[in-house]
Amino acid sequence: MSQHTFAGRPTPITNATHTQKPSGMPIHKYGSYEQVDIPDRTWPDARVTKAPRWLSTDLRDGNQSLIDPMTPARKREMFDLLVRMGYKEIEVGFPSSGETDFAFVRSIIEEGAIPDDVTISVLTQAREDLIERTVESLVGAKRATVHLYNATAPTFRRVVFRGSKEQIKQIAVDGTRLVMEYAEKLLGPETTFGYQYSPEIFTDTELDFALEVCEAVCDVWQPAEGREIILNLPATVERSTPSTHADRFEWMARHLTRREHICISVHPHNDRGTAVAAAELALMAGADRIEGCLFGQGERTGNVDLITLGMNLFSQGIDPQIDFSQIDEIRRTSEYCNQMEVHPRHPYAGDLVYTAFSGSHQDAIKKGFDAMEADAAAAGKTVDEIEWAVPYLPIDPKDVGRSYEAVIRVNSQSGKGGIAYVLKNDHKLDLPRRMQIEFSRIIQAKTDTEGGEVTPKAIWSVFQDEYLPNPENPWGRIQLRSGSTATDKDGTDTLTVEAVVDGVETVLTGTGNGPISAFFDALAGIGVDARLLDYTEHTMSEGASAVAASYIECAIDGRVLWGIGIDANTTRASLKAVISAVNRAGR
Ligand SMILES: CC(=O)SCCNC(=O)CCNC(=O)[C@H](O)C(C)(C)COP(=O)(O)OP(=O)(O)OC[C@H]1O[C@@H](n2cnc3c(N)ncnc32)[C@H](O)[C@@H]1OP(=O)(O)O
Ligand SMILES: CC(C)C(=O)C(=O)O
Ligand SMILES: [Mg+2]
Repeated sequence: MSQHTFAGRPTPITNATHTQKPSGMPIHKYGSYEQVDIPDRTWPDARVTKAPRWLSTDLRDGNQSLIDPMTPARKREMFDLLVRMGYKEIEVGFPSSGETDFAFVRSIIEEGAIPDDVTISVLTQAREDLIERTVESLVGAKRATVHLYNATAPTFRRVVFRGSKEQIKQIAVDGTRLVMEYAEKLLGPETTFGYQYSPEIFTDTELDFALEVCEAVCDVWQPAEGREIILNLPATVERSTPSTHADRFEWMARHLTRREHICISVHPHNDRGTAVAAAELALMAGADRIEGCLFGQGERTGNVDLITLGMNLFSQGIDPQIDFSQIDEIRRTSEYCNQMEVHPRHPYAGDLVYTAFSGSHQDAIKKGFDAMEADAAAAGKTVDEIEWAVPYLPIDPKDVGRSYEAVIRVNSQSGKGGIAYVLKNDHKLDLPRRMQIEFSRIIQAKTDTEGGEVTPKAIWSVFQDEYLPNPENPWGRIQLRSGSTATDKDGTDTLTVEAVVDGVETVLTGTGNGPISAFFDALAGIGVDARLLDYTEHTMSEGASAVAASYIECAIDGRVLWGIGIDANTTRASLKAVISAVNRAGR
């Protein structure tokens, strides 16, 4: 193929002439993240085919990061929401942190707020007094898990615990033993009891040491048939790519003994903004369970977002086993409990995430909706029964309780498709393509002068004023009163129209081979030179009281203009359409 050149002008931009420069920022302060030596990794070929086990830590990791931690009422509201959504593992607090969390755990147990199939979980440091208080909070619970953590990463060993690897491992081992002892001492047979251990900042801990600590903890807990242990491997601070995170999970899953009795859990934070990807790749690498928060609440940049993860599965045809069908109620409750707003662009839940402002998006969406209807009709099915395929909309907004109203919003970036969509969706008017172009220029002139968004109400008001007799502000040379046609035996129509012309009651008559041509003939009598270019009509409603919309494109005194008429009688609708175009020509 011959290469096109600009023949010397203008000068093409090339990679060699790009102008990016070193930033001068202190990159010397940061090292690169260590890779995992696992050349035969299998996770890139794995497919996720079912939902993982989920744990919501909104009431613990989420809550501990809030400016104002939740009040008991807010905690309860969040707990009830999580239960309604279908979460079966819920971390409900850090009971040894103080009276608020302890009392909350007691309240949901004593008030019977925990369904029998929901397991609550509580977090504790590996300190005896804290462990005792933690287990005490669970007395009477039907299903409960104690979650114990201690940091294992080198900086923490050196800076926080000031201890050797052996001493750090011992903290985990002693903590596990103490949890077992206090559970035996304080909890009755009514409680089904589970245990979870987290080597904090797993992702900064040497892999062989993380494994050594986890194995030592398992030696104490003795996982076996009917006695699982949850090993939660947190990315307490996210520092690696999701692929390296996945490598670490594959490595652990391969090396842990008693793997079949271990639930491997992921706990990503979002410091690099890739927590969702990290969780998904860890699942591919063998993890069984994900811990996170609704809308990615949590320390700093947050825990991984459970809404996005669940909806990502849904959008691939995999049941997340969580009910997101009322996303706005979930969002409102989360905003109330956390006192923090969900971003308008938040995946699946933000105000703007199913909205297109730009012309080419709107055009494709409108065509997508039309194609869905046509495909469903051809298959003899409803639109809800066929596979979703609307450009720019990853899911059907209706599936999360949204209406189609906000899908298309109009501003200066919008084109004819969006405006046509609003008129079709809200007013059942299916404008012909050239009329869409004509009307979109009128709206564009408005957005260019006024800026901002044009609401569907404003679009309708401009449309009414432009094309339909506007009851609030009537204008134009001609207002139709009534009309009748008679057809003689050789097929010629004679039309008689009573109308107000230039403010005077007038009777117009004309003949032609149909009512429209007869009307043009009649209009010639009052000096209007009009010629029909195109005509379409459609019904706007079904049944005996159906209303028709007629669209007429005319050449009037050398200008091409569209008109529209709406009436229960199709002839009247077309006469109104001609008047609409003629009035516009004189405006
Ligand atoms: C990554 C995470 O999200 S971990 C969860 C973090 N969440 C929370 O901390 C919320 C609730 N926490 C609290 O309210 C308080 O920390 C309390 C009440 C539990 C404890 O408070 P304090 O007794 O004042 O201790 P503080 O929290 O300052 O902990 C520091 C001490 O605990 C030790 N420690 C910290 N974590 C652990 C652990 N997981 N296991 C054992 N010891 C630990 C530290 O080394 C330090 O010991 P030192 O005093 O000998 O140096
Ligand atoms: C307590 C642990 C699991 C934690 O929240 C973290 O490491 O991020
Ligand atoms: Mg965390």
